[in-house]
Amino acid sequence: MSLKVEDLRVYYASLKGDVKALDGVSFEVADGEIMGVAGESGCGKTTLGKALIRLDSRMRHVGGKVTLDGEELLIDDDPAMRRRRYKDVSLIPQYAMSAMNPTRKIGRMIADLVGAHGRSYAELTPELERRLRLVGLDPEVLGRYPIELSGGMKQRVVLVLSTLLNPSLLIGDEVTSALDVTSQKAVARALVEFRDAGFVGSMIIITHDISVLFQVADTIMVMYAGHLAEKAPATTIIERPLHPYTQMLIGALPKVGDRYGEQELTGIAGRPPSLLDPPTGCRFRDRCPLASAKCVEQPPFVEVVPGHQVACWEVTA
Ligand SMILES: Nc1ncnc2c1ncn2[C@@H]1O[C@H](COP(=O)(O)OP(=O)(O)OP(=O)(O)O)[C@@H](O)[C@H]1O
Repeated sequence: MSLKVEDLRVYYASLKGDVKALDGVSFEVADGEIMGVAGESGCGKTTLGKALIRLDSRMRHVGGKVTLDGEELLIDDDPAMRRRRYKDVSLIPQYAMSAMNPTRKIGRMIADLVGAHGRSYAELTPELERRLRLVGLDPEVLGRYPIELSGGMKQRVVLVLSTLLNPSLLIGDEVTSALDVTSQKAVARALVEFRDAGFVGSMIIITHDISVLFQVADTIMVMYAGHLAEKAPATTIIERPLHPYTQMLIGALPKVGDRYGEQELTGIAGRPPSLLDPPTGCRFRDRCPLASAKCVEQPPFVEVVPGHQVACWEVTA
């Protein structure tokens, strides 16, 4: 078992009160599993990714436990996390490639990073160059400035540097979002190759773009308003989702093979509830075509068949 998250609650302090961004989230990611996380904007995807590596000053760990490779990740203990970040758990944050220091050559930047984790750049260089070649980059990029590389090249550099110490878990937040389709495919392929090569144990790939997950994910976990709605193998989520929200989310995607104009994309009517004062029970009930009186109680996230979990009374009752 690689990652186990039990009843995780992470809130943001705001002037209006606590924003309950993760409100009792439990799931597991197996060794070697690439899990995609999907859901509408604001459902807590980024908060989940960040909470597993670095709580920012506005985030509060209100409850729950995270275990990586059998050892607890003390997510609210910064010195303890410093020992595990990058080596055991590594994050490619949103906008990572735009955040690269423009005045530092790529090689220098990687040297600073590995040096800060007590490792020798010189010793790691042969492996670094090998991995750059694997993702289709000439090691001469190490002597270039970020501005000299395309977005797709930068994102592949970010992937190589964030996995150089072979972390157990890599979290990628919108790693392909700002790229054109060809670069997206190259990055998606590199993610799978790095897992297959054993450079990374397991991965959590966060995106609002489910089509990316078709290419990389073994499993998909769907979030809704700080809760989990469903987790299952990627093909099951795409072909036979059980949760009404997942069904609507998948139904809102263009179908492969359909020509533009042949189908009407409807989207999902309504908006998710405020996380400042979320309703009790199922948080999707106001938008759900199947909602019944029972939904005022929160449905448990239960396994309906092995490897397929869902939180919906209509499915599990
Ligand atoms: N610093 C903050 N202070 C207060 N609330 C925040 C803060 N950051 C995020 N939130 C709130 O927490 C909730 C979850 O946000 P989060 O960014 O995790 O969602 P997301 O699913 O990643 O969205 P997106 O796809 O837009 O990145 C949202 O309601 C958001 O408004």
